[in-house]
Amino acid sequence: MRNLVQDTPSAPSITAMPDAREVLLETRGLGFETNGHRLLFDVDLKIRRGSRTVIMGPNGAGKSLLLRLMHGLISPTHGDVLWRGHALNKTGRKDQAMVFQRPVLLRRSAKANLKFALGVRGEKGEKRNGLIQKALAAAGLSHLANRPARVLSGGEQQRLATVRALACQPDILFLDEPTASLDPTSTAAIEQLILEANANGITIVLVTHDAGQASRLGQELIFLQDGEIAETGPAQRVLKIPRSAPARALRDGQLYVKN
Ligand SMILES: Nc1ncnc2c1ncn2[C@@H]1O[C@H](COP(=O)(O)OP(=O)(O)OP(=O)(O)O)[C@@H](O)[C@H]1O
Repeated sequence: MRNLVQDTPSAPSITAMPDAREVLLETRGLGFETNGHRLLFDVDLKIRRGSRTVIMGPNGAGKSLLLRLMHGLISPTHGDVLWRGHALNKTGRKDQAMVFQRPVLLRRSAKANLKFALGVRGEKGEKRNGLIQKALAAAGLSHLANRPARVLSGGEQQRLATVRALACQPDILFLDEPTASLDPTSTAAIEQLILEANANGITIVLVTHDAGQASRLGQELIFLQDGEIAETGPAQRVLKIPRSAPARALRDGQLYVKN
């Protein structure tokens, strides 16, 4: 691990919550290389059950890549992703869900998108119908249940994608800039869904460029720069009093130039 600023410098890895709760996900020496280029280096972190972790950093820092590696969408070229202490596999991935910046929705109605996702989880009949109604209501989309998902507005689509992910009752929800193109009202609605999900025990890992959102949602913050963790710590501290030069540069709206 290089140039890492931590609140607890002696710790071998960051801990999303400083208590004894179960470590849901751990990365050890995680890295990714392609065509001779190393894009992610030596990422060691622990995400504890019930925590909310925010990942920040400039464009191209490797935030989405890290999220996709943690979710098993791509395989690391270096190191490991452990889920509940074991190598992440297909079974472990069923307990995880991810919401992307551009929602990936089926060419079906809003309701049918939920029906399909719940069907994959093995939900059927009345129970499934109940869960669909609940999810539509949570997203404020009950009146648009039969509208094709792909003609919904950006904010409506993102709310649908979020409740669809949550309807599957994942243990962890990864969100990659879920409100990047949304207005303040839609952003607030998504943040509310995230906080409610977390209050119900779902662990949150979120990538954002929005310091306000990081402050509202984050407990722990990971700051990435050039594929490396530059700094980790409690979100409020890292946002207000960053210790690493890259995080300071971002706070001050300056371009970070490596010496
Ligand atoms: N599967 C891949 N194969 C090759 N290169 C990749 C892959 N995934 C990411 N990259 C490259 O890795 C770098 C980091 O990409 P990533 O999308 O993780 O950045 P980011 O921090 O999320 O940036 P942004 O804030 O712009 O979304 C980029 O240069 C990108 O082109």
